[in-house]
Amino acid sequence: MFRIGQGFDVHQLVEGRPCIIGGIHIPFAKGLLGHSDADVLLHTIADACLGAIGEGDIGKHFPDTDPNFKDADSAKLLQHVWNIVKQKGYSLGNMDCTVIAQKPKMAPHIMDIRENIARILEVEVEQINVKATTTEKLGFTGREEGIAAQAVVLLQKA
Ligand SMILES: Nc1ccn([C@@H]2O[C@H](COP(=O)(O)O)[C@@H](O)[C@H]2O)c(=O)n1
Ligand SMILES: C[C@@]1(CO)OP(=O)(O)OP(=O)(O)OC[C@H]1O
Repeated sequence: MFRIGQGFDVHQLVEGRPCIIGGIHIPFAKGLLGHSDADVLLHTIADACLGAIGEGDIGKHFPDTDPNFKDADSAKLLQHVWNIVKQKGYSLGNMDCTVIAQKPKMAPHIMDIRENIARILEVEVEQINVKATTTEKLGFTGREEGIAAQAVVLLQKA
């Protein structure tokens, strides 16, 4: 049995915050703002996984009103989500993600990000694809006001 899920998330880019995408600290003058570490890519993947198993979204599991999740490490949030996926008997087929950012340049970090996601989910790096695109300077991403990310995951039950 197969289940598909998709995720989409946006975080604002501000000065004075670290830029953490896919669990990797990316050197950049601005960083992502959020209640947690604001890792837009790991949030998107968590949402896609929750969507695939019909378990709502990360706001339901980790409310941004809960002080326990203030400055939370999103890798830990994704690990928690992945445990729910595994408890339901699913494993990963593959996932495909897109980071939508005018800057920073993601290409030098893509392999580190793929390896980190594979480590969190305990899967092979070949099951994880991460892409990046600008929006050609258009819109909030183009103005470097924020970064968006999308993910599609395919889960399978043996
Ligand atoms: N933040 C980004 C955005 C894009 N890339 C890479 O550049 C290629 C071209 O981007 P376009 O938006 O002009 O299509 C894209 O395919 C990525 O490989 C990037 O590394 N970081
Ligand atoms: C992760 C949580 C919880 O700390 O906070 P944020 O970092 O603000 O992220 P968001 O994608 O807005 O929603 C999920 C939140 O509940």
